[in-house]
Amino acid sequence: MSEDLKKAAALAALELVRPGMRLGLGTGSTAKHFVDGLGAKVAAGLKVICVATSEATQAQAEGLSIPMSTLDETLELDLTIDGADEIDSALRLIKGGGAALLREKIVAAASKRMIVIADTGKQVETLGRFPLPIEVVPFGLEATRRAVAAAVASSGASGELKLRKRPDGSTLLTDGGHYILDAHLGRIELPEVLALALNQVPGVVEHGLFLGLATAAFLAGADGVRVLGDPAVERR
Ligand SMILES: O=C[C@H](O)[C@H](O)[C@H](O)COP(=O)(O)O
Repeated sequence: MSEDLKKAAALAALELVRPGMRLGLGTGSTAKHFVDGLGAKVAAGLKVICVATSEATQAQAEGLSIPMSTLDETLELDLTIDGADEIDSALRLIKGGGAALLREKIVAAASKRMIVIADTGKQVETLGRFPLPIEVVPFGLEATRRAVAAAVASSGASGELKLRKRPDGSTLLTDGGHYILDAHLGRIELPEVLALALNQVPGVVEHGLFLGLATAAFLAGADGVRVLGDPAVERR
């Protein structure tokens, strides 16, 4: 996705921000544009309080002097803006391409609204072309991998589980000190069934299926920004 499209989606979402809001700040190259835009508004006098979904976003926001909080101090957020790796027409997502899925899901769940920003290329008919990130604790990795494979199979899906590596070949560690297994499934016909099965596996900390969390999406394409869902609607 071109940086222009990422920025267009981010700037459309920025229009939703109001003074006094408690905001969740997503992670990734699209969310980065939102944080940049928010930083400019804060510098111009906008008052908000924010919670970051990763150490990278925390550092970016602090660098822009955006007032930051934590979910321990600010238990509920008005609005979270975040990117996604895939989105379907029911606003179901795959996230975690940048390894931030755990904090992203906690922050999204604490938010009244979660709005996705992405380009139209992230929209799919069936989730699963993007490998599904599954965050696991390092202890017992191979036993957990086998249990994850069984959970995947029980949902009717199949595919390779690859331990995510850094470019230097070392095993990637998330902000929480966990590993990521990327499940190359191709198609996830029953995301709810798969999510439930993965949630039952000891050693799985979280997975990248975000179901019932996103309330709307701004999808940028060559012909402008299309809105999926109602950005004004709250999840609860
Ligand atoms: O872990 C990372 C996040 O879920 C990102 O929001 C997602 O990978 C999309 O990132 P990007 O905007 O860079 O495509």
